[in-house]
Amino acid sequence: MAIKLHPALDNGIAPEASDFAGGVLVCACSDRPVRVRVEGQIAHNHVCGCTKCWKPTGAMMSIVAVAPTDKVTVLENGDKLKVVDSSALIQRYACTGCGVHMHGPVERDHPFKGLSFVHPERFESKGWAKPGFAAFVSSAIEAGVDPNRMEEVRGRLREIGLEPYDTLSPGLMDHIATWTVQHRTPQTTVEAAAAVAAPAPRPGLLARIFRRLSGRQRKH
Ligand SMILES: N[C@@H](CCC(=O)N[C@@H](CS)C(=O)NCC(=O)O)C(=O)O
Ligand SMILES: [Zn+2]
Ligand SMILES: [Zn+2]
Repeated sequence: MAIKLHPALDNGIAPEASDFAGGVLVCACSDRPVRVRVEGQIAHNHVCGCTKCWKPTGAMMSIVAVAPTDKVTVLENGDKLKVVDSSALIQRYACTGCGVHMHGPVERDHPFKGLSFVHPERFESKGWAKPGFAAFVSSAIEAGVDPNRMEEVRGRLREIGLEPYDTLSPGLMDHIATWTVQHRTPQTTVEAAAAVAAPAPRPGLLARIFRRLSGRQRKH
């Protein structure tokens, strides 16, 4: 029997609807559920194996995507939300009643600033964009998966069309690295240029020149 990853992956991934214009995310509380509106289709939907992303009970992987933060609005029962870890890049607002992470804005200076992470499986309606890859797959070990099962896990992810990576996808990692280069302080750039223009002398080179010079002096 195929390894179980997540209920929304194991029996076929629901198709995307071209007219999906967003929807309302609902937590798992039967009493006063938290409701969060997301305007427009989600982007960069993917599977995540990390320990920080919310997963339904028993799931090995999380499904997580982004939406512009200004398109995400808490509609009801926002008083139940609390940030899980305020030191993290993603400020994950979880429902204190059921534990579901409802939205996770990135507010720090970062290539993802202005985006909020959401779990599309919590949408009331179907039609959200399918996940496109699997991120932080090796981190599933930290969440308790037997390291000996990782090849099986990666094999199953590939089988359902989700290329496994141990960070984000190459496209997103390139995006982060490009942002990092563009946001280096001028001093760092100057220092880097100076280091390229004048490479450090080979170890021992100065000592050899000094010995040669002092040898010449002794001859005269
Ligand atoms: N190995 C770590 C990886 C955690 C991690 O870096 N998660 C990624 C993917 S969600 C991230 O971007 N985290 C930023 C954050 O948690 O704020 C774990 O599983 O806890
Ligand atoms: Zn709840
Ligand atoms: Zn994650």
